[in-house]
Amino acid sequence: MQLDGQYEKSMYINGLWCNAESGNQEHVVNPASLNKIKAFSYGDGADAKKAVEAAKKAFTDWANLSARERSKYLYSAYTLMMEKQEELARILTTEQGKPLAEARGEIASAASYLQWYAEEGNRVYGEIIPSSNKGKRLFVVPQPIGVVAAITPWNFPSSMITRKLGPALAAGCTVVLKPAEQTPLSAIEIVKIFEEVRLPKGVLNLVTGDPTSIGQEFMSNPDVRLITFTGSTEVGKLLMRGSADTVKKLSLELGGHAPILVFDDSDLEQAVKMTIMSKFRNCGQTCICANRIYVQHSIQEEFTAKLMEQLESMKIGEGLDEQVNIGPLIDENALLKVKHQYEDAISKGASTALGGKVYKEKLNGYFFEPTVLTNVSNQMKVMNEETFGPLLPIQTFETEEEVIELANHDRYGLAAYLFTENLNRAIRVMEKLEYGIVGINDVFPAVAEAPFGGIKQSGQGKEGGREGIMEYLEMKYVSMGLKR
Ligand SMILES: NC(=O)c1ccc[n+]([C@@H]2O[C@H](COP(=O)([O-])OP(=O)(O)OC[C@H]3O[C@@H](n4cnc5c(N)ncnc54)[C@H](O)[C@@H]3O)[C@@H](O)[C@H]2O)c1
Ligand SMILES: O=C[C@H](O)CS(=O)(=O)O
Repeated sequence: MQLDGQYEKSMYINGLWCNAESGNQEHVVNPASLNKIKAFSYGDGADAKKAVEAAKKAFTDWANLSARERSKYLYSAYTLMMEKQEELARILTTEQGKPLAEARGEIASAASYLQWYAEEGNRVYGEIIPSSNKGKRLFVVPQPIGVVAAITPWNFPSSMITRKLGPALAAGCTVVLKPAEQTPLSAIEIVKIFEEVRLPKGVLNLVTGDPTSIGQEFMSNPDVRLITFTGSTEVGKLLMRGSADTVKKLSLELGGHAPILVFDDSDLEQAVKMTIMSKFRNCGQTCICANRIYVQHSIQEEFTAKLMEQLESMKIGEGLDEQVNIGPLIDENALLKVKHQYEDAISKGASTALGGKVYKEKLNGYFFEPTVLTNVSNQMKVMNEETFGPLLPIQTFETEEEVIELANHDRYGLAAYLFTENLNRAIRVMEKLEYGIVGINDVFPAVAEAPFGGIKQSGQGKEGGREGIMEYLEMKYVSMGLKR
């Protein structure tokens, strides 16, 4: 698909679209066809510094608006985003690869964060504290933290942005956004929407380009008070280390390795259907998708047979084809990582129940067949390292205690899922799973009204819900002495 519109001036600083100071450009590549789509400005730390200055200059006036006044911009942006849903979905699929139906869903999800925080910003309450000293009055005043640097990934190039912009702008913060270099077009379209609803200049700024250089500016610039990051655990750790000198607040949504636990008292049809939806959504490139499937021994054969039957009908291809269920991986590195994890598992004794090959029939993009592995063991990389691709290892277990131990990961703690129709088991197992998010007979937990986030090396902080706006606020404590 050839896209209309110009994206070369892809940076938006102080209300103006501009090129990189260096004049450098890169191209967005369609991962399904390997065609170059659009050129965009490839900026660096110098551009990021200008953007932070603009955000700082705009902060006082934006913070001094009432929450009600700020919410009007968010609500208008939500409305416009939904009006443009089809156009935005096609741009998203063209640069990221996911099937169009998933892209439409992502745009609706992205808009919902603007809608929800347009409302939630009006419910940021302070607190009166009953003083132990009758000569004092104690209270807490929530205030926006200041300039926020937001860094977002390519796998959800629209919703990962608004999951930050919604609460940040509602709270009264100003933002400098750096999207993933693989998917800048969706970010540009979101900023164009805020320009169209006449967000005051400097409140939202966009820098596209070299992540290391831009990141270095974010970490070292004392005017950046918070870095909100969604991406790999490795980069999250780098940002933590680099932010120490300016003691920045950090909100980190990092990697995951979700287990699915299927008990013999589950609704098997539902468990099979949701396992497929979780694993193969976005070609397995989601932070909360199933990475490991544990099936109780007595139902393993029936589960696997039903799974294979349903997988046979999945169609691989370019996401703009409405019949396609599985698109490409984002780039060659992602494809090679999946291939390597598959080969490692086979070398350590796994069996291939389905797939296992780079998909090259008539397609020259980054495609890998939906693949199911059985006879897997804990020594395999696929059972320990985030896959981020269409590779599904199935392992059996006998007892509840055994599978809880298997499910809890020594590093990751983002999402875990269990399928059972037994209420007591559901609560018992949920309480013992060391994850920030647990799905019981559900694998789609991400909604604007709920706090999404991981523990351990899957991150810190929440996005969505009441907790999601707290990330962008400082709670000022006031102790007031009264004269007699
Ligand atoms: N927890 C969540 O909500 C969530 C959501 C989506 C993706 N993720 C995770 O993100 C990863 C996949 O996304 P990805 O490949 O884009 O991750 P990534 O960490 O490679 O990149 C994420 C963002 O960080 C930027 N970046 C890379 N190096 C940087 C540096 N040195 N300084 C500053 N910024 C830098 C990238 O340009 C991109 O914008 C997976 O691990 C996935 O689990 C987590
Ligand atoms: O990839 C991570 C996203 O958070 C997945 S979801 O959009 O939250 O389901």
